[in-house]
Amino acid sequence: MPMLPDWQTAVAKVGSALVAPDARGCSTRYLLPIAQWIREQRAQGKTVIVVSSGAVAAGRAAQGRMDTTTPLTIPEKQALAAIGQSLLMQHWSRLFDVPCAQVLLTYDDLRRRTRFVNAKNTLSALIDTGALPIVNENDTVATDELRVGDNDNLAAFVAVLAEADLLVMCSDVDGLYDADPHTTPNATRIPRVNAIDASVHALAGGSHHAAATGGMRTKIEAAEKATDRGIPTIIINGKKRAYLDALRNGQVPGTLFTGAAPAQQLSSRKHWMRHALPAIGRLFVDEGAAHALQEQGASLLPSGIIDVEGSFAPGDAVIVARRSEGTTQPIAKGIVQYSAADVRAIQGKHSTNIARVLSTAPTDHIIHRDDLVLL
Ligand SMILES: Nc1ncnc2c1ncn2[C@@H]1O[C@H](COP(=O)(O)OP(=O)(O)O)[C@@H](O)[C@H]1O
Ligand SMILES: N[C@@H](CCC(=O)OP(=O)(O)O)C(=O)O
Repeated sequence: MPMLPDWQTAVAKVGSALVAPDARGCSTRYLLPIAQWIREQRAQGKTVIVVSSGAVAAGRAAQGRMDTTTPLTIPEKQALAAIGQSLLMQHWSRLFDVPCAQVLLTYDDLRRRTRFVNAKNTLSALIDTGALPIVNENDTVATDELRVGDNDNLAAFVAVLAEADLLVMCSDVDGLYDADPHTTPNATRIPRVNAIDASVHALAGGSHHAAATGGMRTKIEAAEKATDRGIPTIIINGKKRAYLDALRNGQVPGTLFTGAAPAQQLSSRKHWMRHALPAIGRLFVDEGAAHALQEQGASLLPSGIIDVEGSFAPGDAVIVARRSEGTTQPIAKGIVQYSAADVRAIQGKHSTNIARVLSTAPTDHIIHRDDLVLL
């Protein structure tokens, strides 16, 4: 069994499968032992932030909307989340003697740098008061453009916000398997993952649970976000007390995703650029430009651009994709200095021609290397 890395601040994500195991509203069945573990960690001077799902499940139970086979419309889901969120908070509050503080976030709070920093400061001030932060997505206002969409990814963002050194995802499964154990009974658990690549993403499937959102797929995305910042991530079965006992003994009973080594970790800004900032266009580049970005850490110049997709303004983020012999491959994400129309006018041209074509040339590059993160 892998050893649990030393930690001081952990984000513990608790999925709907544990909060509402029978899709019938909040239950203490699995939360009591988890709360006990959190109390012990706090007593040892550690900080724990909870990211809890279950608002929709709690709202369903309160409204008698138990038929999980009929899909809810988005406004119905938002209304049930509004009803269920207060029940969810009451439920958690009963398990602790310290105040439980409700923190509701949307994607907008994460993608806008100023709001991100504001959320970070609030969380830090909250922790200083000794309260237990219980975070959920603000489902009531979250339309598609505003939502993270699942609490696994939200938990990873919160771990980055809080500068945590551990992300614990408590689910109803023993960890990452080489196939979904609910459909492949002889699947094998993978105790440790040192690098999350396409082959790891390919193992993960969706959820079989009516109240859950992402299944294993979003857990791997979350682990990638957290480990990119050097935050080790574990998936454990929160239904099994023995798993919490193993954690107490410094062991990881599920799957440990090791945090990237310091040299591979993304800076806070580059992490935000890669994982939170939405890309609203694409720049297609030739082999030479792709090589310069990937191997030489160069800025992107107009001469290497062969095509432009989308409508963006200076300051927006775009994906840079290599195009060669009919195939395209995303290689980087970056913040552009010129609008889409201007890039179209100067693509393929030497930087010295920018001023002649556009009558102005604020920079000789389209994306500066400091504003570029490799994918
Ligand atoms: N490769 C895999 N390994 C483990 N579980 C998987 C895998 N692929 C899909 N799953 C499913 O993911 C589920 C856990 O995710 P989910 O139901 O969303 O729970 P939670 O509410 O804890 O987020 C498991 O119960 C399992 O059915
Ligand atoms: N925000 C939603 C939960 C979304 C979610 O990701 O659920 P889960 O897959 O159980 O972690 C709610 O509180 O119902």
